[in-house]
Amino acid sequence: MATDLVLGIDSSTQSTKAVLVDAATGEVVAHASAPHPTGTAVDPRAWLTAFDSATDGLIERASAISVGGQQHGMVALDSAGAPVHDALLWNDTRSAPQAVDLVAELGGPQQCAEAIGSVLVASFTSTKLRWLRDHQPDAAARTRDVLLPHDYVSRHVSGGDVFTDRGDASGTGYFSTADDVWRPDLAEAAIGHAIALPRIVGPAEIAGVTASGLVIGAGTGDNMAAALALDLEPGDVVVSIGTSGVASTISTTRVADGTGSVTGFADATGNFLPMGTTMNAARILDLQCALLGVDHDELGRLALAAPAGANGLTISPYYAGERTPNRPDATGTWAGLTVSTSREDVARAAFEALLCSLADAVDLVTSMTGQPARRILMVGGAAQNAAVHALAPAIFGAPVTVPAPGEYVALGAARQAAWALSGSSTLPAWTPPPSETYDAEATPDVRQAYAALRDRTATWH
Ligand SMILES: Nc1ncnc2c1ncn2[C@@H]1O[C@H](COP(=O)(O)OP(=O)(O)O)[C@@H](O)[C@H]1O
Ligand SMILES: O=C(CO)[C@@H](O)[C@H](O)COP(=O)(O)O
Repeated sequence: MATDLVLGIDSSTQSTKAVLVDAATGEVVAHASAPHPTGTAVDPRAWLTAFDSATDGLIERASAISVGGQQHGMVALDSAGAPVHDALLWNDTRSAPQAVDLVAELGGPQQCAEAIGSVLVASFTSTKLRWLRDHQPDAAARTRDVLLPHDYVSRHVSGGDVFTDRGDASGTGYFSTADDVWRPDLAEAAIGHAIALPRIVGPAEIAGVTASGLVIGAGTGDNMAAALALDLEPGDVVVSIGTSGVASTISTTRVADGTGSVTGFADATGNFLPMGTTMNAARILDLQCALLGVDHDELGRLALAAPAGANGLTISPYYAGERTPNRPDATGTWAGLTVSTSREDVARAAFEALLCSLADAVDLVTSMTGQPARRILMVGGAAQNAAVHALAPAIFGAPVTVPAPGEYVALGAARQAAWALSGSSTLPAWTPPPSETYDAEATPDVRQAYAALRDRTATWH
């Protein structure tokens, strides 16, 4: 008898990815993707067009679907369900002053972390709502529902029902990770009037069934979905290199880091997902490719032809502002250029900057949980680069395991859909993806040079 197929979606910063998966085994039988507009403020209806394009020919074959999506983005809708403003994404820093105001109103960073699990920075939805109130009061006044990107796509699938899950809700700034409930008072304080919030659906619950019989799972944030796909064990750290750079780990206890370095999100099961997130990751390499006029493979070849330390060239890669550390107005800095600096050095310095910033994030997360990394798994678009494989273990000072190329956010969403479809209390047992582990001699000098530039530039912004 043919088994059910389930569809997993990753509505990420740069594109929508769809994977059609055998619900019993986790085997991917088909996949597709469609690009998103660039920019940090985007008409969210473009994500629905991308969804329709990526799922065309796949959704008809699925028995269930779940949507994973970029975290935090503000989708503010009027009473007719139309956006009142472009969605402000997680990497839009215009609401940095509002983040400072909201943290102060909550009584300071530690009180903020106690209330919502994290210290607010410009990425969080509530800061964007406050920005809307302050800068677009008419649009704010017309706002009735506020959704996250994944909720907005799920609403499209369901035909109008609005629901979310605890994982993505924990990135809004108005969800209590201690009590697992919305804090509507905080949402109201942010935008200035009461708003409707999506129903929170349990991890394995069926959120809805479409007229054609398609079962819809809760969906979740992209990082929570990736964690579902990777069968993490305590002490495993996932490093994701997409538009954002993320180090995350599963914790059975709640995290409330008053320093703001680690965000204490909920995960998509019943646990927690402490995370260190950078705003500059794969695009550090994209920029270097554009500057050197090469593709990613050639950039990797050039980088591996230069020595560790790139002959003294060091980059502080905060091109789009930064969040870890919290420097929303930062720009990038190159230091150590000489008349002998080569194309190889320029390529090498980009990989080293990317990996040093991620190594900082890994250290922050492991020091917060008190659990050294048992394994470091690496996923995301840039995790497939040969130079990342060669240089990550040297810069992290630990082996790095790279699962076979795949869309792990979409796969995690598919696993959630299969879970909802199964009616079981446990996630379906899927065969873990094959993976390759890379090791190298540590290069602590590279991290020291990076840290020196990072700390030196901290006072410039
Ligand atoms: N082989 C590669 N080497 C380096 N970067 C890559 C490679 N393949 C893709 N990328 C980059 O990865 C990014 C896309 O990764 P992805 O995880 O899909 O991002 P997101 O989830 O944020 O949309 C793009 O910036 C792309 O240029
Ligand atoms: O803001 C965060 C996490 O807090 C980002 O990780 C977003 O969730 C976007 O993810 P990518 O599109 O870079 O995968």
